[in-house]
Amino acid sequence: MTAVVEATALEKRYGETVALSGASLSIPAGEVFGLIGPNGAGKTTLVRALTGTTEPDAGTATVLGESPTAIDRDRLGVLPQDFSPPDRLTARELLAYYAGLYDNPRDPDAVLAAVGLADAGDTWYEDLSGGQQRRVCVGSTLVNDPDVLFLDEPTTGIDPAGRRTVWRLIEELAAGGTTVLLTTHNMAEAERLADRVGLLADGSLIAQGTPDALVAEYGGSSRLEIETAADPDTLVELEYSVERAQRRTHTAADDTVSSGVEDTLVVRDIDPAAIGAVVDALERQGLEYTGLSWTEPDLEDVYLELADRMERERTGGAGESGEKKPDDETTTDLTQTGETA
Ligand SMILES: Nc1ncnc2c1ncn2[C@@H]1O[C@H](COP(=O)(O)OP(=O)(O)OP(=O)(O)O)[C@@H](O)[C@H]1O
Repeated sequence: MTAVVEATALEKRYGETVALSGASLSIPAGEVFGLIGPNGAGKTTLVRALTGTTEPDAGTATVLGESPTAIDRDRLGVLPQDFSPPDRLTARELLAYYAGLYDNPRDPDAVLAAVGLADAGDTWYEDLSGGQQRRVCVGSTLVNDPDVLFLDEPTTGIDPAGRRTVWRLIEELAAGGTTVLLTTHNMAEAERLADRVGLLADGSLIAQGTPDALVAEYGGSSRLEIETAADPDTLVELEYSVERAQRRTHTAADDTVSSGVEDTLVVRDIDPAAIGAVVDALERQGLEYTGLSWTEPDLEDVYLELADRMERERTGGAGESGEKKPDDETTTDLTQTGETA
């Protein structure tokens, strides 16, 4: 199938900083491709190279078979990470302003409804909440009914309900044939929306595949987390290996990792049917615990595993395999991991 978005061996430096180092990807028509990776990995630079707002030093980028600077803008929708629209416009005026830039735009009110802001048309943009503003910005990329959509962190700052509105919108667009490249730090978002995911690290894509394939290859085993300060050796009677790990806690409302770590023991590769035996063992030993949670590996485990491998390659030593992911699928933010990876 012909690629709609294609990057081949893209290189980009800013002075001494290498932003892209041989980034390659190929996105066929109608696919949603999720680009994930640590802060500074080069995601925005790759999006900018693909949308013609930065010139790569080497390599080639094409969209719909054309150079990004030559493509008919009517066919593209681009949401930059730091989009700041003109001041002193209402939400409806703002969408009408962008609609006015195209020959056959969509009705601004229909776009407002699509992003879940049908009632906010008369509100000044500056009076909208941050998440509502971001939804208007997402809407502004849709006024020309684009064939290809680039969304750089589309749901950052949007509350869980609004995020789901945007997710459903992206799903509908994809079902209608729109090709989408989105960047995100939210692994649940990537897992839900993306047909394929690419992990960008140090300017190149180190893994690409369907979420299922990536989880099967890099996700590891299922895991029972026991919130307890107890020593792993006290559970030696179990036939499983038990290790200490640290579990990040975080604030659900704003997607950020927030409040340090809790002591956690992890039992790997355990069938849910065997959890009762673990509970019995804890109680026999008189060990206090505040919670138990069983999880199957997911995209977040893939991210953490690959980030850990990168760290080990870089340092030639131990990575951060003790890091454990947060347990709320709606609030996965890997910024901290990214900065240390
Ligand atoms: N205009 C610029 N001038 C100088 N350095 C830049 C510029 N744009 C990006 N960089 C650097 O290039 C690297 C990649 O940045 P980029 O914004 O592409 O990463 P990212 O993966 O999008 O990060 P984040 O997840 O934080 O948004 C970083 O080290 C960044 O500091």
